[in-house]
Formats: sequence, structure tokens, C-alpha cells
Amino acid sequence: MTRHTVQVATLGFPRIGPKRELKTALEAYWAGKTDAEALLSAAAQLRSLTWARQRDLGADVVPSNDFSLYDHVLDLTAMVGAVPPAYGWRGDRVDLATYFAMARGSRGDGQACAHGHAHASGEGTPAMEMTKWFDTNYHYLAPEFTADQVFRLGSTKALDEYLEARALGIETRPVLLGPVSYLLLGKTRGEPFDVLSLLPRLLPIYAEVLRSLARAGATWVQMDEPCLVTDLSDEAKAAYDHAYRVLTDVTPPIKLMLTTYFGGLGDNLEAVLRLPVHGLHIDLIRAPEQLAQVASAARVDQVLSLGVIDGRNVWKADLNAVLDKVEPLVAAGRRVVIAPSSSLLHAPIDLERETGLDPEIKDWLAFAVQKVAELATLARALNEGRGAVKAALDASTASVASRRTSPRINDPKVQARAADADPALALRNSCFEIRRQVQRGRLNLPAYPTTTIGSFPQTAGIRKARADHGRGVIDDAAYARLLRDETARAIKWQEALGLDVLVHGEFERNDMVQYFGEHLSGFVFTKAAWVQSYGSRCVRPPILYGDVARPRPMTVEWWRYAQGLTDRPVKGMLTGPVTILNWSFVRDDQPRSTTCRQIAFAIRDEVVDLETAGAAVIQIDEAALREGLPLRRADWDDYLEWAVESFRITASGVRDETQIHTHMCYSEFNDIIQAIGAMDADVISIETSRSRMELLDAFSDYRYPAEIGPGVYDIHSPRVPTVEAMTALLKAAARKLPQDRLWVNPDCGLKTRAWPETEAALANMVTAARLMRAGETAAA
Ligand SMILES: CN1c2c(nc(N)[nH]c2=O)NC[C@@H]1CNc1ccc(C(=O)N[C@@H](CCC(=O)N[C@@H](CCC(=O)N[C@@H](CCC(=O)O)C(=O)O)C(=O)O)C(=O)O)cc1
Ligand SMILES: N[C@@H](CCS)C(=O)O
Ligand SMILES: [Zn+2]
Repeated sequence: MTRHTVQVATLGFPRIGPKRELKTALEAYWAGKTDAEALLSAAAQLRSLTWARQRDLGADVVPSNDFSLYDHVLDLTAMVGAVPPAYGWRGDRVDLATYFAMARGSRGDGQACAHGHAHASGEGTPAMEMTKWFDTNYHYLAPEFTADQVFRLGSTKALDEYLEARALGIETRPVLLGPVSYLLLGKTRGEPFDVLSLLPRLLPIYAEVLRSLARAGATWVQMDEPCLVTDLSDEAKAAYDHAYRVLTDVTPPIKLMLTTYFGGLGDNLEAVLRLPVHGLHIDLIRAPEQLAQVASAARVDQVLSLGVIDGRNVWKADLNAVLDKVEPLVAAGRRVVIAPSSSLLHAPIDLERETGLDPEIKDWLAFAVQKVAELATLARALNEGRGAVKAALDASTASVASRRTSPRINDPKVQARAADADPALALRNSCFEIRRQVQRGRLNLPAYPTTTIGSFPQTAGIRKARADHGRGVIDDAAYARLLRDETARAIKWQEALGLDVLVHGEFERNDMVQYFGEHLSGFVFTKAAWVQSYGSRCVRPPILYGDVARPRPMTVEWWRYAQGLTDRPVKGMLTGPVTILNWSFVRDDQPRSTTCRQIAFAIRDEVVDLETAGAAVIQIDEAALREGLPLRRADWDDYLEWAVESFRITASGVRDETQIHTHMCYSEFNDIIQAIGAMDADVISIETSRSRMELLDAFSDYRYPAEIGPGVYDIHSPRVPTVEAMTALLKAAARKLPQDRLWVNPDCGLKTRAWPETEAALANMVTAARLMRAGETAAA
């Protein structure tokens, strides 16, 4: 029997750069400090280093076109020329100005916008809608299609980058988001229609790109079809069939590696196995059970790409355990490629940059670079025998054993508390209506009360002071003084503006999750482990390695200071357990539900301490609750049950008179509205402005019992919303929901905004609320 050599492939590498070079280059370009040439040359430099690095680490199959200046879905939109008409694209190659206008919106000051038009209205063109990439914390720009959508080649980026790598002596496998996933990820504009009806018009563009790559010398293309791990209709399965019959038939021919990740193929397997593709990548981290079935059912001539290293987490793999699974396939003569489970986009880049980590914990970790090295070790073991890499395999076994048995991961007190089965811990004392009466008496707020979501601009000055504090350039007292000054200014300014429920501004926080990771035990945090969230924005997810507890209050002093400056209520501001879980790298040695419950108890202690300090209103953000929803409906109930229970454990330690708010952004609520109701918060603030309040239909149909703050403006844009725009949205909300339950607030926190636009926008928002109140009086 022929034994084929096992190759190492990567499916995509982080693009932001080890020192966030892309962020720096983009932000300098957007600020007008550098020109397009500087941006493009920084991008090319990054690509070249990334390709060389993967090759040097031992990757045989290196991807190209995984790089993006902003987002790979937007790149596809450019490739197929699906630029929405509002951006004034004339059907040639999509230029940088149009590309960034789609990503970030164009100017709304009556000046020429990014693509040269003057907008007399002063409104500019908003960015395309940003939404979550499956269950990750990465955001993509959702394509927008009309029923008469025309596609035309708008970008040769895939070919250009393939040729660029080739010129550097690196043969690559270009990556494209596949046509069916691309359509399924899109939204329709105008009369609703089936996006898949556009497939016949879309495929010729893909075919043209594949032909150009084949002519240039590419032998394989990686076709990402992550929607294959979701529930698919028969029509979608038929679309896959049609698409891949067409695309495997182009001339000159090119081989397709159909790439699936973030879950198992499940009931789509049969349909996938019928596709005439040359290779199939499966995720064996999320769905290890699919290996046997896929291996026995796939055609023998098909290359199996096995996602054996976790692309979504930071733990070292158990290399011997991986070999136990893969060796029999190789011995049986299967053509095997080994790879990370998904693109490494979701992992930090290089562990070696973490000089401050505890050595014991550092030994448990692998970032993108280390993961490619792990794959190289595995490939050698598969090709030459385990003996060839004995030292590396022994080290892997020792690291895995050290993490499993370390006393540092265990805190018996935490485990006992989280195991407490008393359901009363997840119940408020009284039902919402009773709480509402008590809270109204205590807070005495006007109709349409105004508030904000928590954060105010994180200016360069604050970030620099934090960095200086971290480096020891300024001492604790100087740093605290600066934060107190910022907080005091924010309180005075909110009072002057006339906001009803104030916030302290979150100036002390680097990030709404990382901050808590830094204060809870069971977490470590990193210096440079940045992961792209959207565009140039990154996060450093904390690493949750052990049982979680709260050694001391984390936010109470900031709240106390802020409340001491005003008679108006200041919200206590916390991140909820589900969001901390979903936006951290978490342990994989126990169910996520167990970890979440531990976090819930830790945050509950903080809620209780805030109440004891006098907070009348406490907000517990659950921005990531929706995004953590499993990709398969069959798994939803289980997740929602423990996620909602965790939130309730956090929120239920307080008296009736304490008003609990929660906040969610980027959410499609329709499917989970019952669960959102079951969270039993007194007030929920949600993102709604971009959908023009359509998202409220779910709340209105369900007769959501509590109070709601539908965001009246999109904080992702620097555009200052007009009073009229916001009153129009509030009126739309008031048509859907009882007026006496409506709050007035932006869509999300204001940390990414600058002060001038924040002040102008909130002044308009307060005016809009006042007009609504006056209208209500007039009507009465
Ligand atoms: C609400 N959102 C969040 C998500 N996930 C999170 N974990 N947090 C979120 O808030 N997911 C969904 C959305 C995504 N939205 C955003 C919005 C904004 C950002 C963002 O602004 N990120 C910042 C980095 C934030 C941070 O950690 N800042 C640190 C470090 C600052 C820094 O870069 N320091 C420099 C030195 C600076 C100097 O010397 O002047 C350095 O370390 O090199 C801090 O404030 O201390 C970003 O810039 O990308 C992310 C997601
Ligand atoms: N309180 C946080 C929530 C963001 S989702 C903020 O205002 O930034
Ligand atoms: Zn938010």
C-alpha cells in the first residue's frame, strides 16, 4: 500500500502583525498622516513576513489572500463587485476609498467623501453592517444584495497576492470564502428574496478568479465554506451541489480544498461527500467524532485535511493523542494533510513575546506560531515515526500533564460554591412588576429616561497614561489622579447635559473583559497577545486557566468616587459571566457551563458589594450572550439554559429596589427572545439603530415584560445623529412598545469615539428625549 507523505497546511494566519503593524499603518492612513503607498507597502511587508514565517516553521501549504486590509468578507464583496449603490462605485476595480467607505462609512460634513462625492445632506454614507463571524469575536461586514444584483469582477486581490508570494519564492494556496457561504452570510435589501437565487449570477465571477489563478500556476484553492457546519435547508444543499459542480469544471482546472470549520458536518455530511471537490478539511477540535465517518466515507482520491490543532484557543495540544488518531489513516494509505481546526485569525500570534507570563502557565500555551510548529512536529512523527521527534513529543506530554494536574487550577472553595444547587440563588426576591414599583419610587426618573452604555472616549492620553503606568513611568498615585480627573469631568459634563442615569465612564478599564480578567483569580493576562476584533481594533482576551474567584472588589471604589460627585444615580458597571466566558480563552478541561457558573458567582459578589456601597442601578453587560449561541439549533436550549442561569446567579443577590440593567449589542434577538426575557433584568439596552428599530419586533411580539433602551444611534460611526433622526427612531420604538417602558441611550459604549462627536451626539440625544416627553404631555 502506498504511504503518502503527510503535509502541514495552515488555513489562514493573523493579519494584524506581531506588533499590530497593520493597525498602526491603517490608523495613520485614515488620519491622513500617511499615503496609500505607505499603507500598501506596510501590508506587503507583513504578508511577506507571514508567508516566510509559516514556511520556515514547517508549513508545506501556506495560504495567500488570507490577508485583508479590513475584512475578508468585504474583500469578497470587492472581488465580486457587490458594492452597494450608495458608495458610488462605477464598476471598475474597487479602489481603496470605496473599500474603506464600505468598511467605515464616508464623511458626513458636506465635504468630499471618501470617494469624491459631496453629500449636501451632511449625513455621509454609513458603513456596511458589521456582524459577528459565526461564534467568534471577529466581526465581518455583511454583504448586501438586491434581487436584481449584478456581479462583476471588482478586485484581483487573490491573484495579485498569489503572484506576490510567488515572486518571493513562496508557492501558496489562495483562500476564498466560498460562494454559498458568502451568499448565506449576506442580507437582502428591498423586497425579501432568497439570496441563493443569486448563485448562477455569482459563479461566473468565481470561475473567472479560479481560471486566473490556474493560469498563473496555482494548483489548489482553499474554498472556505463554514456554513457547512450549520443547519442547512435542502435548497442550500442543492446550491452547494450546483456551485461545486460548476467550479470543479473550470478550465484550466484547479483543485479545490473545501474547508469547513467551527463545528461538524453532521447531517450535511452526505451532501458534502457528493461534491466533486479534491479535498475536504474538517474541524476535529469542535467535532472530533466526525473523523471516523468522514474517513470511511470520503473518496480515496480525496485529500483529507484534518484540523487537529485548536485554532480558537491557546492551549498546547496533546501531540501523542493526535498521533493516535491520525496514524491509522496514514498507515491505511489515506492522503492526509494536517492543519489547525480553523484559520489562526482567532489566535494571538507569538507566545515568545509574552515575557511576563508565569513560566508554569506559559508552558501550557501555544499561539499561532507555536501551533504551526506543533503541526510540523506531528508531520515529522507521521512521516518518520515518533522516534524522530521524541523530545518534542515528551515535552508536549509533560506540558499537558502539568496543566491537568497543577494544584493552581483547583480551588475547592470555588468548586463547592459553584456546585451549590440551590435554585433560589438564581431568583430575585420579587417578580418584575413589584420590583418596578419599588424602583420607580426610589429613582423617580422622568419618562424616556436617558443614559449611556458605560464607556466614554478612551483618548490617546488615557491609553498613554495606562501604558506609562504599566511601564513604571508614572506611579499609582499619578495614574489614579488622572483617572479620577477624567471621571469627575465626565460626571460634571453628564449633569450639565441633563442625562438622568450617569456612568463613571470606564476610564480605568483597558477593555470590558480584560479588566475583569486582571482582577479575578484563575486568569492570566497577556502583554501582546492581540487578536483582531474588527478592522484595526483588537482585543487581548484574558486566559482563564483555573477556578475563578474574586479576591477583592474590582469596581466599587470607582463607582463610589463617581457617585460622590453627583446626586443623580450612577450605574455600577460590570461585565457579565457569559461575556467574560465568550471573550476569554477558557480552559478546555471542564464544560464551559461549569466555568461560566464560577464566573457568575464571582461577579455576583461584586454586584452585592456595589449594592452595599449604595448603587441603586447596576448594569451587567452581556454583549456576547447571543454570539455564544451554538451554531446548531439542536444545541441552543442547553446553552441558553446555563447562560441565562449564570446571568441570573450574578444578578439575583440584590434587593428589589436595586435596578439591574443588562446590555447587548450585535444581536439578532428574534430567535432567543424568550431566553432574554428569562434573564429577568429590569432594563435592557440593545443595539437597534442600524436596523431602524426592526429588532424591536421580537420584543414587541413577545410582549417583553421589562423596560428597554433601544439604541437610538450607532456608536460605530463618527457621524453626529440629528435630533430628528433620533426622535424618528424613538417614535418608531414607541409604536412597538409601551412608552412608559422606554429608555433613551446609544447602541453601545462610546470608547471608540472622540469627545467632540460624543458631546454633540449626546446633547442631541437628550434633546430628543425631552421632545418625546413633551409630545407625551401634549398627547395626554
Ligand atoms: C464591545 N466590543 C468588545 C468586544 N470584545 C472585547 N473584549 N471588548 C469589547 O469592548 N467585542 C465586540 C466589541 C468589539 N469592539 C471593540 C471596540 C474597541 C476595541 C478597541 O478599541 N481596542 C483597542 C485596544 C483596547 C485595549 O486593550 N487598550 C489597552 C492598550 C492600549 C494600547 O494599545 N497601548 C499601546 C501603548 C499606547 C501608548 O503608549 O500610547 C500598547 O500597548 O502598545 C489600554 O487601553 O490600556 C485597540 O486599540 O484596538 C476593541 C473591540
Ligand atoms: N459597558 C460597555 C459595554 C460595551 S458592549 C461599554 O460601554 O463599552
Ligand atoms: Zn455594546
